[in-house]
Amino acid sequence: MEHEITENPLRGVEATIGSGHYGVFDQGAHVWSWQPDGAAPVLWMSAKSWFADGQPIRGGVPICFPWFGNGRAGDQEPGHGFARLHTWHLSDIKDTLDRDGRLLVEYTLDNAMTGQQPDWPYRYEARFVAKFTPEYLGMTLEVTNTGQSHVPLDGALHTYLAVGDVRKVSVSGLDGAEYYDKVTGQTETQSGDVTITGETDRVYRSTGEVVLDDPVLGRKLVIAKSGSANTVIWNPWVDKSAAAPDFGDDEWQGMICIEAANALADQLTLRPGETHTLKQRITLA
Ligand SMILES: O=P(O)(O)OC[C@H]1O[C@@H](O)[C@H](O)[C@@H](O)[C@@H]1O
Repeated sequence: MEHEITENPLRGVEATIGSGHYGVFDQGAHVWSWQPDGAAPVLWMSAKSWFADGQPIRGGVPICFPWFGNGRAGDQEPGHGFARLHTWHLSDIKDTLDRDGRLLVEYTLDNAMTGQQPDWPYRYEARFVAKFTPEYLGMTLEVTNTGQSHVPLDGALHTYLAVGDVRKVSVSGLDGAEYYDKVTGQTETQSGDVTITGETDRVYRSTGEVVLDDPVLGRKLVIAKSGSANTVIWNPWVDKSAAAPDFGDDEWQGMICIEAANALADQLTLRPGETHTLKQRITLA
């Protein structure tokens, strides 16, 4: 049992472990598969995703960096930052699949690789580590300001999770949290568990873990994080998915995004030499 470098549909690292599977693409350092042996896929991927240079991948875990959405002021392009559209450098692989079913894949990105970025003209080094294990998927994004000026930083690990039926799931851990509702433009306070009954696009102020309860697949996922002021919950529902060319019309029923983010008013500022570390860990309970 050993990892492989695969090219189809994009270059990346893959491993098969019994009936399970791990996968990450070099483009965007994009984790797209975590399926422990004996379990159903945990990450959701759209059957309609583009797999092409410069196009975002729909599903898995897009890394939104160095901004979330269109940034704090809403005017930065491309949406969710440029890092997901670039090929990252595959800098390390630690393969202990035979011993303990673990695979660690490290990628790096910096300003020399991403070139002139008018909306973010800073010097940086980013390092992303995906740790695939039979028990959990761990993801760490470290960003260092290698220049002399202060650097504004937001972004997200934009995790798409596979669910049996999004209308039946609940997300606990956000009771009492304030959120900005991107659908209505209002700020609200969560009461009880989050359930999905229509288009949902919310930026919660929350640093804690959440639990996704999926009665249809009969499983719970614990989603823990650190270095993140916001949890984003997103489901496009009927009209948004029908309007998106890289989203199957009915695919919204089988997914929910639970993202570890720093966004909007919770944008960070990195001093020269400072590093910020954003982590998310998904555990099958
Ligand atoms: O289609 P994209 O750019 O991948 O973004 C998907 C969604 O990502 C979510 O994180 C945002 O809150 C939504 O507003 C957005 O629609």
